[in-house]
Amino acid sequence: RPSISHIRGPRPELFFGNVRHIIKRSNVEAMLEWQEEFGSVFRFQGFFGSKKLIVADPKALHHILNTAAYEFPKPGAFRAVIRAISGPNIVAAEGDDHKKQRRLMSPAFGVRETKAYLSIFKACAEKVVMKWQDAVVHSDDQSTVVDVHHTLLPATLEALCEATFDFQMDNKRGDDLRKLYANFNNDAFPPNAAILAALLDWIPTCIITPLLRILPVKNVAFIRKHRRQSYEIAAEIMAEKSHAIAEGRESRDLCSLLVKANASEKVKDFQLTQEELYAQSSVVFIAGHDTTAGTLTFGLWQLARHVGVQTRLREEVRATLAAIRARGKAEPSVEDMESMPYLQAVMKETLRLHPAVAQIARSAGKDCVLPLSYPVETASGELIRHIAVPKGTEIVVAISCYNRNKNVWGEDAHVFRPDRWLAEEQPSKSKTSVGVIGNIASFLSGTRSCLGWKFAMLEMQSFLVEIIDQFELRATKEIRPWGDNLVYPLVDGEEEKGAQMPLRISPASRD
Ligand code: HEM
Repeated sequence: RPSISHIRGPRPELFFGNVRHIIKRSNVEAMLEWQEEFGSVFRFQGFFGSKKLIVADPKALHHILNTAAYEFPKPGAFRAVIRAISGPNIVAAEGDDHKKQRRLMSPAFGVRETKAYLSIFKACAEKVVMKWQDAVVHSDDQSTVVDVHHTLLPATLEALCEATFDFQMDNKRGDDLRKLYANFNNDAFPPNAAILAALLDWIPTCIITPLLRILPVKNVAFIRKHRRQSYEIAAEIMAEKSHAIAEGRESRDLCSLLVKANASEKVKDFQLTQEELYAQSSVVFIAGHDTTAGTLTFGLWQLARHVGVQTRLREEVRATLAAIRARGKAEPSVEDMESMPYLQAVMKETLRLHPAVAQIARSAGKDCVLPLSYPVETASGELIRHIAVPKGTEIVVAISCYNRNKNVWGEDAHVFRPDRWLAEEQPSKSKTSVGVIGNIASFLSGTRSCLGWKFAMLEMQSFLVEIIDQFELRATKEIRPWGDNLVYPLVDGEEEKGAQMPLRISPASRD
């Protein structure tokens, strides 16, 4: 069977492979261009000849993420970096360890729990609206430019903390968290961090953890600070929750459920340690707000660039809000959100084009054969439907490439077109299921799919409804999605300023 050495890929430079290209070009953009050239599976070369298989084919992804998920663990270096950021948490765990952590955390992300957060999401979205209304009032001509990413980050952090940790942010703890996450992506993974990541391929995993504890590099120092501070905050919250539970004061937030579940007799064989409990909170602080803020930011950007879509969405939202008021209700329910097909379509199209996590590293735990939905052409011109992958091969689950794979989504895969979701047939032409919603891979798929996807969907819908009802948005500058794993928006020519999304806002007319 043809193996990974037969697979085509971009021409590598001596020593540097393709690494310098992704640093110059932006990893997200480079990967999408290579997919156009080489197909849904191609080869990437790291430093000194190390090779990775980039995978964006539905059947291959289904095999890696669903059929044989635990046979494709995350590479040791990747897990060491996650542990350095947030400790021994669910995202860094493998095998039985992962199963037990997921089992304990899942109940906190059920439908009932998520629905209960709706009023928190609405209140946090209203604060964003008030902030922007204030900015507009103080502008000269009823319109002003705001960095929407800069406002949405603390707002989604607040929503997360209230919903999953049940604490308010108007105190020192809130200030500390806001400061820690003000520019998280850029602080932890600045554009040049790809060099360090490529070097890690060559360092034995057992050395990486001690190395990350001492390495005098700015972003690594921030990673250490994140773990320390997020642990301190998690420890405080967990102590408060344990105290409340002991006094019989029940609460259904993630933290209380986790503390309670972990103390239960039923789980005595797979109880989490104190550190593992802090580590779950630490990783949820990141996973639960940066992702939704980023997706919303890119969604607002697309609406700002597609005025027709924006107007149509506003009409649907306002008609629904009017119907809700006519029923004598003050705010939309989950069912009201679901009753807006265009809102759902805009959300899915945003998630498809702008996955907050562009790619995830895996490695083949044993020799295997990956099936393909769409044949790829080898270096010798042969069309193949299976690839033999030797044990130890590093595989990149290319979420952003799969979400724009023309075989799956059609020739206009790169175009923002929410209408594709309104057709009778599903827009995905692939019969293989990848992902938890609409065959989009943004929340991943299978055993390790995002636990917070329902939470995220409801939160993002709440924010969109409030914002689009009140404001008209227009794009101002050229934006480039940046990042290896977590994607953030950079303004072309202002990359050194870090993540930003300047949009012009003005009150939406009520005529
Ligand atoms: C648009 C928003 C979001 C996106 C695109 C997203 C995407 C993802 C992806 C791709 C993964 C897999 C990561 C990996 O295996 O390395 C993941 C895992 C996870 N996400 Fe999300 N996420 C979002 C929002 C959230 C929210 C709001 C929460 C919590 C409140 C959350 C909690 C988690 C957790 C706990 C995991 C680990 C699951 C596991 O390993 O079993 N996510 N998410």
